[in-house]
Amino acid sequence: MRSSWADAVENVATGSSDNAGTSGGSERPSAPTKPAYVPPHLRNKPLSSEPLPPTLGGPSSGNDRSGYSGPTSGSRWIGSRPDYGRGGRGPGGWGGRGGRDREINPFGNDNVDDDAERVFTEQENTGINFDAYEDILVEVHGDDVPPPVNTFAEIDLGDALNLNIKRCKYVKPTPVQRYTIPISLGGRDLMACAQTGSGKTAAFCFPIISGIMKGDFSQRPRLGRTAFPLALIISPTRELSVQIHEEAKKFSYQTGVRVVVVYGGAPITQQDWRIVALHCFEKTIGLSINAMVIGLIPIPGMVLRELERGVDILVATPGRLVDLLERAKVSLEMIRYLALDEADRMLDMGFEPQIRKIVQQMGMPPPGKRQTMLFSATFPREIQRLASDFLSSYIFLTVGRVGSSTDLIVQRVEFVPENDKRSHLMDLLHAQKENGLQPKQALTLVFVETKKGADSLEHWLCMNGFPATTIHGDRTQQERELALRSFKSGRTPILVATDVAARGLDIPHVSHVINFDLPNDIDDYVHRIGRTGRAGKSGLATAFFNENNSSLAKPLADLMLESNQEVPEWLTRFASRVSYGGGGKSRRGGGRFGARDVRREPSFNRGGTGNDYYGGGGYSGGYGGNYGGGGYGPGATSAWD
Ligand SMILES: Nc1ncnc2c1ncn2[C@@H]1O[C@H](COP(=O)(O)OP(=O)(O)OP(=O)(O)O)[C@@H](O)[C@H]1O
Repeated sequence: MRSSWADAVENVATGSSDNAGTSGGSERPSAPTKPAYVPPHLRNKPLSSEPLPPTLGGPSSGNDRSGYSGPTSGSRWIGSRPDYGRGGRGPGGWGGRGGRDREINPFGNDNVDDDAERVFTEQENTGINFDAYEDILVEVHGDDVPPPVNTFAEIDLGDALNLNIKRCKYVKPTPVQRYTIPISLGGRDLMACAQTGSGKTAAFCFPIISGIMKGDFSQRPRLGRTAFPLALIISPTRELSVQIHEEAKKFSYQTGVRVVVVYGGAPITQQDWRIVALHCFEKTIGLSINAMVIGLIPIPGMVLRELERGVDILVATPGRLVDLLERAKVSLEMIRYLALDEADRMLDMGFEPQIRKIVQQMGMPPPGKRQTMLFSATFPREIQRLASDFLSSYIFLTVGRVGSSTDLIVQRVEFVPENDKRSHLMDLLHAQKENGLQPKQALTLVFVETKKGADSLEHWLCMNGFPATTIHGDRTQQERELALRSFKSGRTPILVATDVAARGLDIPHVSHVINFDLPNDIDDYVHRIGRTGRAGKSGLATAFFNENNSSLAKPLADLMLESNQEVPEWLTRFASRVSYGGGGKSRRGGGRFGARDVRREPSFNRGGTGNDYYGGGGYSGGYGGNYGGGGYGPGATSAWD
């Protein structure tokens, strides 16, 4: 068992599809050399002797144009819109109240234009295997659906945004982007369901940024210290909000569109510290990740000041947003775009009241007056019903899994009694170590059920020679972000996490996701394993299953079958013994894994507007041929819907 797993990890990390690897890893390796013990409270802390980075300050750091030597230095302060940089107030109020901001180049490369050109001429991309997209199944429902595009050039997103897309090395749109961007640019509401790691963030950011760049929002009020954003992006966790903010900042670089993030976990005045990571120009001069230095720069009151200076796109977690709305720091009156990332999570029992309050009771323009986009990899039907309250004449889109027969995520389920989990984990990690993979190339994410369990497992791993860190709800935001950075950098190549890290996080080089404790809900499983195998790359997911997970047996076996995975016989037996959904918390209500548009179900009633939606305006089947109405045909995997 161990040897085949180890081979799989190696294959995953090397990108090899040859599974007939060696069996050399079957022997338990010699004991690891233990590093010096570091008490938990000191782990992940930056060394006090480590230098703080020199010039990566926040907005108040002043004008250092002279330090910028790239070819676009002349326009560094100047957005693509004529009013930007001329003392006039752009949509977000750049240069409005608080003096001029310095826009940091998020691409970390001064020769951005050269680089962008090179990307276009060399057809380089970030590693997505676009051939795998050719036969992907796409289903679209709704009236007058705008046709999909094949290239970014076919869409008029605006020059500045197009340049940033090149800088990101995105050569062509992913399937979800091909469909959703024209739909959103056409002003339509959207509920989109696409596999994990398929580029949904850009799919909702591009139309928002482009719309703000091109729109005339000169009527935006200026009221004391209240911010009037034009777009609101809500996500369930702080880490995900931070990640979306980072992405949106990249996409909106030099467009004049201002993006601000607010999230909970500490008083707003303490959200204002920044982790600044010095990558020591890793790529340029080939230094290993050990050269990374992490420093903290506290910048008191920065977020509130940023809000006061004006914001076009506000990225927020729900709790913090409600707080700011109640304190009149933010008004939603001018919202033109609303995006809910991980929309099913945002509308499940935990968040629904807050989301309803934000969307329906705090002055936001109603559906039809704003454009609403809901995105997730999973969309249980009862959540779709709730969501339809927020939408107007929407288009429903599902984009199937990349590659219907090649499996990007190899899923394994192993029967491991509760008491054996730690030793089994140790075996897996030793086998992985045996393969000699560089830590940064083989990050391992271990999901556990409880916060205490996470701390205790992290401690135990560290004691046994496996540098690990942890993310869960009891850690401070600062600790969580440091842990994430430390994991991403490979300094601690094992991250033990609760479900807080299950959704949305885009961490390169996660080659293995281990469900040490399986979740109760199959959707959560889908999101968890989706932390690997992202953007067309392959990955491995191992689950420890025992009697405590009986209720998951059936949905798990079904999911694996639909994803063309090998289902162990014992799991099939378990599945047949346990009635589907019995005792489990499946929100799918016994349905198939594919998210179907609930409006197609006879029971769906939206006050008379529902049935006319299907007058033949939509596409069905996309590239993979038609499959009408009955869910997914054989071989058409839908694990990611
Ligand atoms: N057109 C593109 N070409 C190349 N890479 C892309 C493209 N669009 C997105 N990516 C990259 O794909 C990766 C995954 O994107 P993203 O995080 O948006 O996925 P997601 O669909 O939101 O996943 P999840 O469901 O887990 O939240 C990112 O690293 C992103 O930079």
